[in-house]
Amino acid sequence: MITIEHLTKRYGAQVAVSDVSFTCQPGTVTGFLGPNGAGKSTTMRSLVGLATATSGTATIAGRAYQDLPNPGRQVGVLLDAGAQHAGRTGREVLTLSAMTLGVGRQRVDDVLGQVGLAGRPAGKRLGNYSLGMRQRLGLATALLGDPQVLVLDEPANGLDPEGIFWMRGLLRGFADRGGTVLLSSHLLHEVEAVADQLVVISGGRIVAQGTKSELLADTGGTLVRGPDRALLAKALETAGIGVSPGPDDALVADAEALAVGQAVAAAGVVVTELRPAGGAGLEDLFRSLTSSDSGNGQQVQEVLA
Ligand SMILES: Nc1ncnc2c1ncn2[C@@H]1O[C@H](COP(=O)(O)OP(=O)(O)OP(=O)(O)O)[C@@H](O)[C@H]1O
Repeated sequence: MITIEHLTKRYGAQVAVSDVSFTCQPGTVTGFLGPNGAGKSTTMRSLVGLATATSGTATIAGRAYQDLPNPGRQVGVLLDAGAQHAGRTGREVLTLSAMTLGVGRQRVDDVLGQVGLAGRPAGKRLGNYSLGMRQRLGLATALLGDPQVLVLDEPANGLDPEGIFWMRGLLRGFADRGGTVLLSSHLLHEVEAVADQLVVISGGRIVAQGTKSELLADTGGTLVRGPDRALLAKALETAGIGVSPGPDDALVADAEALAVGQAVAAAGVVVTELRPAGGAGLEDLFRSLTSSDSGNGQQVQEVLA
């Protein structure tokens, strides 16, 4: 489990992260979202002992990273996939890491296979790796110690669509086996597809957090459409459900889909479409929370709480 409590990090007068608190539970993937400079990397670097918190704490299984015995066996970290020696091969990088961690050579082959770098790619020098291959190697390094926790900063950066799909499966499988994943990404659709929990940060402050279903819950009523719009409206109003005009001759009913379905069924009215009216998804949520005129982050969080 990852626990961030009232974490603040200042660089001189620059406040990178301000009073950030959230937890990541075993068995879940947490998507950590925010615009450039929001404080994602600083939070993750504080969590793995690469930045010293000005105040507050960031712990893994109740301990600071540097206090964990052999932390690489407990936490897999991918912060900057480019930060490797260009003259080494992928296999050499992993073999050196395996020696440092005290894991067997077999594990090197295991993770090379797991990330799709087995065979010839493993023998190539990193200078000849594509960005996507470097990301795969970074993931292999993170997985090497068979950790229970993964902290990944932009792991999908540079992966092609097939690679992104593959990574989604890898992270989902890791969490489903009881692992804890904290994942930052700019790829909102990707995060939406894989994360159970979302934490949105902007200007160093958390502006929203919760399960994906909580944050993306549709509060915009139910869109309903049928061949006889007037009859449909009457059926809903008779059932005490308010209606307003929707797009393209549809109606937006001020009730959940189940209540709308029950009302039209009771009235014997034909419908051709019935679905949540909003469904704007993560992109709209992200924009509304992180745009510079979104106002006070605390207020936004309270609205969503
Ligand atoms: N070593 C540092 N010295 C001074 N300021 C820093 C340092 N590291 C980060 N910052 C500042 O802290 C703020 C948060 O940066 P951070 O890298 O954590 O954001 P981020 O959300 O990871 O951004 P990105 O999506 O661009 O990677 C930024 O304003 C950044 O300029």
